[in-house]
Amino acid sequence: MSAQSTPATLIDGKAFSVALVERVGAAVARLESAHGVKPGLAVVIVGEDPASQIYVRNKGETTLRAGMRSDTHRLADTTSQDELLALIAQLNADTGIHGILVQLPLPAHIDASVVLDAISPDKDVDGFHVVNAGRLAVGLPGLVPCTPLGCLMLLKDQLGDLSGLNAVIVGRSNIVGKPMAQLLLGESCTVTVAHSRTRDLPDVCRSADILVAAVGRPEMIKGDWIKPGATVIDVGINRVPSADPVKAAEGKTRVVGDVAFKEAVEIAGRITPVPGGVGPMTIGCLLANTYSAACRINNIQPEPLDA
Ligand SMILES: NC(=O)C1=CN([C@@H]2O[C@H](COP(=O)(O)OP(=O)(O)OC[C@H]3O[C@@H](n4cnc5c(N)ncnc54)[C@H](OP(=O)(O)O)[C@@H]3O)[C@@H](O)[C@H]2O)C=CC1
Ligand SMILES: Nc1nc(=O)c2c([nH]1)NC[C@@H]1CN(c3ccc(C(=O)N[C@@H](CCC(=O)O)C(=O)O)cc3)C=[N+]21
Repeated sequence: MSAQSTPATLIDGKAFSVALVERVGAAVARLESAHGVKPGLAVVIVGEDPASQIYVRNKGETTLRAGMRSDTHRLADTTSQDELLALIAQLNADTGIHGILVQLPLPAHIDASVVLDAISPDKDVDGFHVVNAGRLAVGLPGLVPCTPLGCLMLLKDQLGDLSGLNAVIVGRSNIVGKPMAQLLLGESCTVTVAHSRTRDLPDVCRSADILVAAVGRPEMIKGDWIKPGATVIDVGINRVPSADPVKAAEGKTRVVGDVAFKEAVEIAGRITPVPGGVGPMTIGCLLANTYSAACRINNIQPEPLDA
């Protein structure tokens, strides 16, 4: 397969997210002045996973930047499931809190599905509750998972109408792959969901006009798996040793995606970088979801947040 003459256009998720957070901030200011409602987001983190701590701190800072209330609940990794459920019950009842996010993964002694389904569906800004998953599946309005929602925003901004395009999603998790498939089906794409049992994955990927990689395997998707000119969305966030052997020996790491970026950028038409692509969009969409949850809970029509 021959490379394109020009490298792919980089899709700047970071810049898109900054603008989205500004629009959310402006809508939040108007919600507060017109209706006296200040959206509040509660983030719950159990245990000390360093990567999770970084995301949680970023979320808190960005939430404040958008003019919202931000509460972070840090619980020890010995916290029991009942103690966590008691905190969720308290947050469900708190009228100043409109969004609840329980950071994943949870320690092994806690059943994540029980915890996620204990969150009020109206405050489920992650969109992980079965009620919101069901609403998405049947095309009813509800809260949509942030990462796939952010990917869809980037795709529509880049490509406009997506109808009739072949979309291949690698990964079938409940938090990324499956809701991404539902959203793209909703845009009238022809959707294929690939996973670890898929046969001839490179060939399946080569059929994609839109390729979404959500696998969790560093740089697994190679340049020659990509149809020339395709749009590639790399969801992967993988921490690997630094490229510099001296720094690597000191334990320094870097973040790479699920796509072999250097090869892919020569073949794809457009591609999201890692970092600076999908990751920042997840946080932007979390704030957008918290704003819309605050409106919905108070029976107020939300302002559109589109670009
Ligand atoms: N940017 C962001 O905001 C976010 C990024 N992420 C990142 O996205 C990635 C995926 O996350 P998540 O969906 O939670 O991951 P999961 O581990 O839950 O799911 C991974 C999926 O990839 C599939 N898979 C694994 N290995 C292969 C393989 N060799 N070939 C084909 N398919 C394979 C699995 O298949 P099977 O089902 O058959 O096991 C599974 O469906 C991770 O890197 C994660 O860090 C996640 C959330 C947010
Ligand atoms: N309940 C729950 N909801 C989540 O949405 C959730 C979760 N649990 N657990 C972990 C994953 C991962 N995730 C990311 C969010 C932002 C970036 C992000 O901002 N990334 C930046 C910085 C990356 C870096 O340098 O570390 C970037 O890609 O540019 C990444 C990953 C949300 N997740």
